Amino acid sequence: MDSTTRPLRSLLYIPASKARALEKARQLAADAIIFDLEDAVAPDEKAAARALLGQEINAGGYGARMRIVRINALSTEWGADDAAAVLEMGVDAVLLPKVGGAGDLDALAQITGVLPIWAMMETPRGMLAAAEIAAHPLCQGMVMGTNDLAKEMGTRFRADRLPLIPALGLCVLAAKAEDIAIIDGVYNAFRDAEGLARECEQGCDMGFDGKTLIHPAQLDVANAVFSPSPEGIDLAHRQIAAYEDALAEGQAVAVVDGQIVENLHVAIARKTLAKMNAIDSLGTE
Ligand SMILES: CC(C)(COP(=O)(O)OP(=O)(O)OC[C@H]1O[C@@H](n2cnc3c(N)ncnc32)[C@H](O)[C@@H]1OP(=O)(O)O)[C@@H](O)C(=O)NCCC(=O)NCCSC(=O)C[C@H](O)C(=O)O
Ligand SMILES: [Mg+2]
Repeated sequence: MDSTTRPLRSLLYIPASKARALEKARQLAADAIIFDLEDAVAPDEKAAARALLGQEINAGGYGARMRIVRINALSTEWGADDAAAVLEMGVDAVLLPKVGGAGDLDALAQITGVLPIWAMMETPRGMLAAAEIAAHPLCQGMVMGTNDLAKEMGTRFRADRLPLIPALGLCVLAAKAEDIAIIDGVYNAFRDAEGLARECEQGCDMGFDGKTLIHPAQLDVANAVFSPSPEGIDLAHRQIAAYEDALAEGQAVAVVDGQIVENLHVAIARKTLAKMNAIDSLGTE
């Protein structure tokens, strides 16, 4: 999964039990939807939510948005039935919560076959197994579960997420080593746009492809922060042009804005432009 071909700036969780939200999502500017059967659905509602979700996905209308279903863990009474149902829904991927190792993905694949799997990274054991989880042949992406992780680690809340930084960085490394998607956790205070923007900037700086969200009001912020900026696009064009001029003169190094530009910088610049094209083409599908 590559952000130059499929933007993953905003992944909106939708409780599968909420008919109004499932309907509304067909019009929202989310790059992906995570239809949630796990924590957002009360135990007594699980079976009804699973049935409703099947009907809604079957009805279609979600356009180019990637469709991912988060099931309950296979250790719960609902997990196996969720997995079997997802296989019939024709979605893009299944998201497995509380993954502790590659064996959990093997167990899911016994039910879901070759359907791509995304892994919730939200337990200490999962952190220590991040490399083997990312390397699983069916693993297409990882999603940070920062609420569960903070709970399991016994961290105190800090706006700068200092206690979680090693785990966030570890998962970014594991995902990048396998060239799979890596998505940051949710920002709980869904009416605090400034706080969300700060956390999106931090995630973007760290290498995350996008952020998971819990409310439509968070979409614009995440989409803006995880899109290339106009300045970044302008710089990319100028770096490519300067480097091509340098090559024509037999040089392998150009200078733009007082900084060197080598082939790796040009590769980054081309990636920035490709990502922008992919975002632009979302609107035309
Ligand atoms: C947080 C909410 C409970 C707030 O709901 P509500 O009070 O109804 O919000 P609003 O009245 O402001 O809603 C306005 C309209 O937007 C629609 N809506 C709300 N949320 C969503 C959504 N997620 N997707 C689509 N549409 C949504 C409402 O229906 C209103 O529509 P309209 O009637 O037309 O005005 C609620 O936002 C919510 O339930 N959010 C999702 C919570 C969730 O999914 N939680 C689980 C995922 S996070 C997680 O599990 C963490 C992770 O595992 C970890 O460990 O960190
Ligand atoms: Mg969780």
